[in-house]
Amino acid sequence: MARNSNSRVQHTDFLDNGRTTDYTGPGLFTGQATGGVGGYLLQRAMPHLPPWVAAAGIGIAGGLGSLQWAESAAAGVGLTLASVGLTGATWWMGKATTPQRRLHSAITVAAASAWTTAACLAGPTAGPLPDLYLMGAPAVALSWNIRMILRRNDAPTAEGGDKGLLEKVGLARAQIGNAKVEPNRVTAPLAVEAGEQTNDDVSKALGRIASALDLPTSAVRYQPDPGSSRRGELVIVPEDMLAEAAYWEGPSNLGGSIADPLVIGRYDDGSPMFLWLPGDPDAGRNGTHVLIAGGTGSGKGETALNLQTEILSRRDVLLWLSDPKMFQDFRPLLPGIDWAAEGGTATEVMVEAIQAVIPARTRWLGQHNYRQWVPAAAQVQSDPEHSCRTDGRACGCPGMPYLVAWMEEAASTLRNLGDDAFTGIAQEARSAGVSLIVSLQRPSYDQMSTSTRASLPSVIALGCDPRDESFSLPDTVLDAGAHPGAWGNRRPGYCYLVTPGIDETRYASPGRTWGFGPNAVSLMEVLADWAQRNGATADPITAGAASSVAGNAYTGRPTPGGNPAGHTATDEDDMDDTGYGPLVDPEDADIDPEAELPDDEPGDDAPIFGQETGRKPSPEEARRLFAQALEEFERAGHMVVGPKDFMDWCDRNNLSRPWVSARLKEAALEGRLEPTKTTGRWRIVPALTAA
Ligand SMILES: Nc1ncnc2c1ncn2[C@@H]1O[C@H](COP(=O)(O)OP(=O)(O)OP(=O)(O)O)[C@@H](O)[C@H]1O
Repeated sequence: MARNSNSRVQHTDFLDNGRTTDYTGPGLFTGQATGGVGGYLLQRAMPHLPPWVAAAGIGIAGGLGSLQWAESAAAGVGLTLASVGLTGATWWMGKATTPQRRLHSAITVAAASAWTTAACLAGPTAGPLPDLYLMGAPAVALSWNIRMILRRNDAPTAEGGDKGLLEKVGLARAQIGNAKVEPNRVTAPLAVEAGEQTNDDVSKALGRIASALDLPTSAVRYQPDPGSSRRGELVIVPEDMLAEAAYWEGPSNLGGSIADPLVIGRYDDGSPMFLWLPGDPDAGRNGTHVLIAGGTGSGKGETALNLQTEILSRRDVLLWLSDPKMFQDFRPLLPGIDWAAEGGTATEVMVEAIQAVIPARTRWLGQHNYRQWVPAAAQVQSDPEHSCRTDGRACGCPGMPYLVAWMEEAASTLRNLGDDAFTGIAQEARSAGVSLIVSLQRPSYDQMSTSTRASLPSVIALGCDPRDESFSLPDTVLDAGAHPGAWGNRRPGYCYLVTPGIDETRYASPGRTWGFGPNAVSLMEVLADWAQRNGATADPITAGAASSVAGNAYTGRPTPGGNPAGHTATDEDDMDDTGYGPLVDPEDADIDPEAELPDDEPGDDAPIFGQETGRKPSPEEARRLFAQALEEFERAGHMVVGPKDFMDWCDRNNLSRPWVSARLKEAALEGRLEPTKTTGRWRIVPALTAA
């Protein structure tokens, strides 16, 4: 809109929630120098002159017409037809406008054309024509002036305003009901024309509505009525209340249960963003798994901190975390985490352990008469209703905390695991009191298959590439106006939350997680310390099942003052202890682990480096060394192995990769190893720890 400071008036927009905004009318004199009182008055009068000019024009037309057609019968017919035609056309063309404007226009045209016809035929001064002109023309011109003044000074009626807006966005025939106006939110029932348009048409028009109102796309949403294909509610939130970051000030419910809602931020109306992980049989809500999806820089790391700090602040939950990024974001929280696995192999072990604990936990819950995990399951079992004894007395078994298994940057883990395996784990986990949380660096179908995506019912959808929106959010939520692609990484922490327990009308409402500024580190350390001292410890069933698979790799949460990291690491120190090196040395990153070693015939190898004996071990000796190697791996908690883990060992002992592959298969037949879901990877069956 061109700005003309001289013709600025103020008006109140119904959708502006009472805010007064500047309106700049179309200035006929834009750029023209008009000084003094005369200039000012002329300027104010100009918009009202056109009806008067038209009235004068009609008088002149009547006079000139009489010179040409006075007393002509043919002209009489022609002029009458033209007059009726013009009036009819005015009425017809006024269909789209308000009824008053239509009537006013038609009366004006009818009166003007009738007088002109009469003046042309009889002369403008004949009979009552001059009086009619002198009284009628100013009256009609004035009526238009009054109309214009009223339009400018009055706030547009809701109906008029809505109609104009709806017309602009292609929903001219839609009916809009009484709008409910709350602070920073207008909610209006809307119904599109029966048989002509559907709720889809409204969804498609949301961008245009936002544009017509000069608002961001995410400010306009539509919630279709589930019982109708043409009715719903239009929600407009004019001001972005999330623009100013708000920072984490500590957990929302320290010492509460994991069954209480976790608060991960706030919605754009200031209300808290709740997320429930366990199901609630009373509320008819299932437990859930969560996908945290967002592009680089969208605020995934801090969203994870929001969720992890909430989890760690609850008394009856264990957190297992796997992170390939050396716990870059989560280090202050490590002391409170029950099992933290860093890197590929440690994650493989954790995934194997999760698969083992799920059936064990489900069995325990069943034996104690729980259909799903509830907070009472985490207490000592003193209720005879939940006893595993057959004599009807309370069993006193230790309680089983809820378990959250978190896979950070999980794309490759999920790929290795395969769709069927992941879908199976996800399905069974819910009845075992286990929630999986998966975060993805790039939320897209090339990172995660459709069926794996479908196994994660909840999503925290942060800003992403517009092409990836349909990966993050269900179509219904996108249709309702959610648009994470509009944020990209320009709005860190902005997110949509789709999860059971939240009113579906909220799904398309943006929220923002709390920011974790530098001050948050010390607060997180205090929280981790609290969790270490007061948080749940693993129950014998979960710990037993995990150790039976992971051996030493699962130690449970470190005790206060004990190993501060308490995690399965593949860092240099651990490598030195084991003597087997890391999963992949940085300088070996390019080596294809599947490639053949130089030679595989015992006795033929020339030592490459560090070869003490310079000779090939005898077959018995080699087998003994191999068994020792497996034991060392187990001792170090390196519970999933494959030929590539033996490369250095092969070098040192003058043995080849195919020889190792053959021994691995042999060990699997002997029961020392178990195949995993990944080809060429074997899980060590713990022999050192009691299963
Ligand atoms: N809710 C929030 N409020 C304010 N600032 C935030 C919020 N979330 C994240 N940020 C800021 O945005 C930036 C990016 O956040 P973060 O590192 O969490 O993104 P990311 O998605 O994990 O990025 P990457 O994938 O590159 O690690 C950081 O500077 C962070 O402090």
